[in-house]
Amino acid sequence: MPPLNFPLARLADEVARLRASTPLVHILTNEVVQEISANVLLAAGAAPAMIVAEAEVADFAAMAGAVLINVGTLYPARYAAMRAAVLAANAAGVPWVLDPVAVGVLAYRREACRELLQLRPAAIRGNASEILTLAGMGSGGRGVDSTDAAEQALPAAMALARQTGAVVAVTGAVDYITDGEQAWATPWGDALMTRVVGTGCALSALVAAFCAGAPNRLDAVAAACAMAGLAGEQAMAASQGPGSFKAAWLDALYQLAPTHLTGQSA
Ligand SMILES: Nc1ncnc2c1ncn2[C@@H]1O[C@H](COP(=O)(O)OP(=O)(O)OP(=O)(O)O)[C@@H](O)[C@H]1O
Ligand SMILES: Cc1ncsc1CCO
Ligand SMILES: [Mg+2]
Repeated sequence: MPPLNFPLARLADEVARLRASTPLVHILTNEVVQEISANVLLAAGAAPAMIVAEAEVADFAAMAGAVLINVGTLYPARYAAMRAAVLAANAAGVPWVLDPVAVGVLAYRREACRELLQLRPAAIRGNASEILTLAGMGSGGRGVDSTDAAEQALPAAMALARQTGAVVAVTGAVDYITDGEQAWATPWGDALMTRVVGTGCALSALVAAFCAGAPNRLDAVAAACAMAGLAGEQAMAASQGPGSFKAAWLDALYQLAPTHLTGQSA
């Protein structure tokens, strides 16, 4: 049986939880998407902070609600800081999320991601080529983009979840979210999202935000994917192209209300 769509009533509960807790999210991400990642979290109802110095990351990771590690523009000093942040997060019981940008394309980040996987991420969010690579079932992608469809990567996502204990989200036209046993689908979104840099990276930041204090991590990660996709559809209707889409996406994330969701059908 194909995965069921994530119920909007559960999304409403998760959005209400996020807005009530406004989690502090420690973001170590690539240089390209810093601004959109911070704005997506602020619009959705979380509190982002980009603390990157190796001397500071351990202290900050321990006081955050969740940590995001995104290897999009990885280099040795950044990687050292990421490892320190992850070790501190684990010691403090803070969940951390991996975004394995372009892991199928370059050996340096592939080795880094292999090491990071040993440090037990709470969640992994990637496009299909990235998830296939991490699961050892392919090595593809073109730069930061996927050359595979998310449907094809669902078995890989399930295997990766079982191997690592992480909840895995593989995104594309439909997103799939799995803990290795169960899976949700979030079919919302628009292809225009692939023409704005950082929609996936910002979604990973949102995954981290929902993972903070989550009573159910599978639902938390699915809620992030559903929220990004639903807001993306609403933004598409209100925009003329990538530039106005970005502003409309932030507006739609901000306006997405639990009460609207429960009135909608899945
Ligand atoms: N064809 C599509 N139709 C609808 N939504 C899409 C489509 N492709 C991607 N999306 C949505 O776009 C967002 C980003 O997913 P994508 O898989 O493109 O991430 P990514 O490749 O890691 O992006 P980036 O690295 O540029 O940040 C998700 O919300 C996803 O659901
Ligand atoms: C374009 C780009 N290059 C490295 S990271 C990144 C952001 C999208 O993943
Ligand atoms: Mg990506």
